[in-house]
Order: sequence, then structure tokens, then C-alpha cells
Amino acid sequence: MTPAPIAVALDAPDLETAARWAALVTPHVSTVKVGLELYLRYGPDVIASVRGASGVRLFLDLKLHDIPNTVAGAARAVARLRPSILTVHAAGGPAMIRAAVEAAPHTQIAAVTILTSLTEDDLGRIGLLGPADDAVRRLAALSVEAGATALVCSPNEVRAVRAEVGEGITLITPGVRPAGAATQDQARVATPEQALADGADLLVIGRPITGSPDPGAAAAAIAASLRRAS
Ligand SMILES: O=c1ccn([C@@H]2O[C@H](COP(=O)(O)O)[C@@H](O)[C@H]2O)c(=O)[nH]1
Repeated sequence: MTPAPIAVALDAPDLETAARWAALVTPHVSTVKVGLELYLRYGPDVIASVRGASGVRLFLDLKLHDIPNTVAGAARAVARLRPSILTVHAAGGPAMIRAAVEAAPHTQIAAVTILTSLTEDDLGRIGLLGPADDAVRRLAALSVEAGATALVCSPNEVRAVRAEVGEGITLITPGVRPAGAATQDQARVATPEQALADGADLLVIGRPITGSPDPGAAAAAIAASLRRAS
């Protein structure tokens, strides 16, 4: 069976747990995601541990955000690990995004538009007045112009972003919660089925899977539900 277009966020406190979660979910999902918690604790060694022997794709979610020269150096440093996807913050601007794209030519650079944990009230407080859609679309357009071929946005904005950037750009959505699941610190959320129906290419799902007593079964259940819905 084709693995589901899900990236499981391995936000684990230690390497053993992350490797165990990765082994349990990889029969069911296309991708595993390593973020700041694991990478800052273990560095590049974490990559081999979670990749294991499987051919699972690795998404390195470091959300780089600095001046172009620094981001280019950081992207070059992690490109050796051959992640399939590496994130940068779109708010770093076009020159920074382009620097990452040029420094890591074999890795897909995904620009994070507006974090899915932010409400419209939060956005107003940081000076981004108006609907989240507007800021997300602006950041999406500038990121693609700068060479990003993937974008991270909430599932609520997928339709608007697709209309803005067209086909051929990978839309990645965290903020995904199965119906009835706790939203935790996520603010702009939708179900996996809705995110996919609206045109997301890759759904990032962490705690609804890794917080389950059986992460393998939780991943399999969401994958089966996506197959039924499509
Ligand atoms: O806007 C963003 C960008 C990245 N993330 C990351 O996705 C996962 C979500 O985990 P859950 O447990 O499903 O909430 C996490 O690793 C975040 O760092 C995001 O949530 N929003």
C-alpha cells in the first residue's frame, strides 16, 4: 500500500523514543519530521537514528531565520544530511530564502508562512493586521518568487495559497487534528480529510499520533481514513 502523505513530527525527549516512533509509523506514512527539540539535543546523529533502514523521507524542520549569509551556511551544513525538505521562515525575506535554495540544491526548501499556533489576534499584535489569509498569501508569493518550491501554512489557508501560487508548489500543513482531538497549542486547524480535500500535499501530524499508546496504529488509522476519503 502507498504510504499516506503524512509527515509524523517526532518531537520526542530522547533519541530512543524518536527512533521507536519512526519505526512504528514508517510502514504507514511517507515522511518523518525532525524538529528543533531533537536536532538541538542530538545534532546530525539524530538523522541516521530516525531514518533506520527504511526509505522514509526525512523532513528537517529547523525554521532557519537569519541574514542570508548565515542561512546559506546553515543550509549548506545540513544539506550533507540529505533531508528531503528543509524549512526556513518566509519572514526572513526573499534574499534569505534564495540563499537557502542556492546552498542546498538537492533539498526542497519549504518556507514557513505564518505559524499555525498564531491566532488573528496574535497576528494583529505583531503588526500583521487583517485576516491570516492575506499575510499567508503575501509570504507565499514572495517565497515562491525567491525559489522556494514548498510552503508551510495552516490547512485553513491551503485553498487561498494554491490560488496564489498555482500547481507545482508543495503545500505542507501542520495544524492537523482528527475530528474530536485536542487542538493543544495549535490555533488554525482542520481535520486530515479536510486538509487533503482542500489541496494539501503533505500533512504534518505529531501528538495525535505520537501521544497515542500505539503510534503505529494511530498512524495506520489516519492513513486509512485518508484513503477512504479520497
Ligand atoms: O506553522 C507551523 C510550522 C511547524 N509546525 C510543526 O509541526 C508539528 C506539529 O505538531 P503537532 O503535535 O501535530 O501539533 C510540530 O513539530 C511543529 O514544530 C507547526 O506546528 N506549525
